[in-house]
Amino acid sequence: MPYTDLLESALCIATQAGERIMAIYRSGDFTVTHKGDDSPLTQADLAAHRYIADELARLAPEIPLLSEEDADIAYSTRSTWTRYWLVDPLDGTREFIRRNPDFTVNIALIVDGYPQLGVVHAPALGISWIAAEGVGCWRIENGERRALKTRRKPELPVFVISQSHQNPALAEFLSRAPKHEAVSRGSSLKFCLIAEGLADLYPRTGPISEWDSGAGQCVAEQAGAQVLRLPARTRLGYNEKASLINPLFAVIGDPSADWDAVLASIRA
Ligand SMILES: Nc1ncnc2c1ncn2[C@@H]1O[C@H](COP(=O)(O)O)[C@@H](OP(=O)(O)O)[C@H]1O
Ligand SMILES: [Mg+2]
Repeated sequence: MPYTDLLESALCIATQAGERIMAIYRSGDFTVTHKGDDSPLTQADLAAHRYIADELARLAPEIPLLSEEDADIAYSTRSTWTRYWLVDPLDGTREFIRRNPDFTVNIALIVDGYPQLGVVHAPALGISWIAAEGVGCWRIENGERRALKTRRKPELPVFVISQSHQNPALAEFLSRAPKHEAVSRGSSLKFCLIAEGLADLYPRTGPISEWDSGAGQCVAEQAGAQVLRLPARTRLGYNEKASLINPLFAVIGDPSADWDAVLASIRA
C-alpha cells in the first residue's frame, strides 16, 4: 500500500482513538495508577491502546506493533523487524490528568530504523500533524490542511521545552544559552511546534522513550527539521538496542543555521 493511503488510515485511527480518550477526559471518570517506571496510567491510555492495536492489525496484519502499553517484546524478536508500528496511545498522561490539553496520540511507522510515517493527534486541541516520506506533511484543523515548513532561525530563537519533566541539566543549559525565548509544551507537541515554524530548537535533556518521539520526529523531519542525537549529531534512530530509552537529542528547525555552540552545550 502506498504511504498516501496508509497515512490517511493512520490519521483516522489516531482521531478515533482521540475520541475514546476525550470521552474519558470529559467524564472525569478515571483512576490513576503508576507503572513500574512510576509513570502514570489511566483508563484512557489503555482504551486508546486497545483501539489502535486492533485497528492497525486489521489495516496491515503483517506489520508488528510496539506500543507503550504493550512494550514487553524481547530485543531478539524486535531486532528482526524491518518495519513496525511504534505507538504511544496517550503521550502527556500527566497533562491529561491535570486537565491540560497538551496530550497526543502518536502513531509512527519505523522502516529500517527510522520513522517514515507519523501522525500526532491532539484530541483536546482538535489538531493533527501528519507526515510521510514521499507524500508530504500537514497540519489539520477543522478539516483544513496546511503544509508544514520549518522556518529560518530568527534573531531571537524560540526554544521549546518539556512542561512536566524539567531537570537540572535543562535549567543549566537554558541559563548559559544565547539569548532566546523559552516556551514549554507537553508531549510530542514540541516536535510539531518546530514543524510549524513556531519554534527553533527542542533540547531533550531528560529521558524519553522511543514511542514518545517516533511520530513527532517524522513530522518535524518531513517539514525540514533535523533530529540529532548528541553529542554525535547523527540522526536519531530506532530499535537499535535492548533499551527503548532515547539518548540525549535535539531537534533543530533550520539545519542551515549555525547551531554548533548551542548543541555542544546541551548535556544530559
Ligand atoms: N525518566 C523517564 N523515562 C522514560 N520516559 C520518561 C521519563 N520521564 C518522562 N518520560 C516520558 O516523557 C513523556 C512526556 O514528555 P514531556 O515531558 O516532553 O511532556 C511521558 O510520556 P507518557 O505521557 O506517554 O507516559 C513520560 O512517560
Ligand atoms: Mg509518552
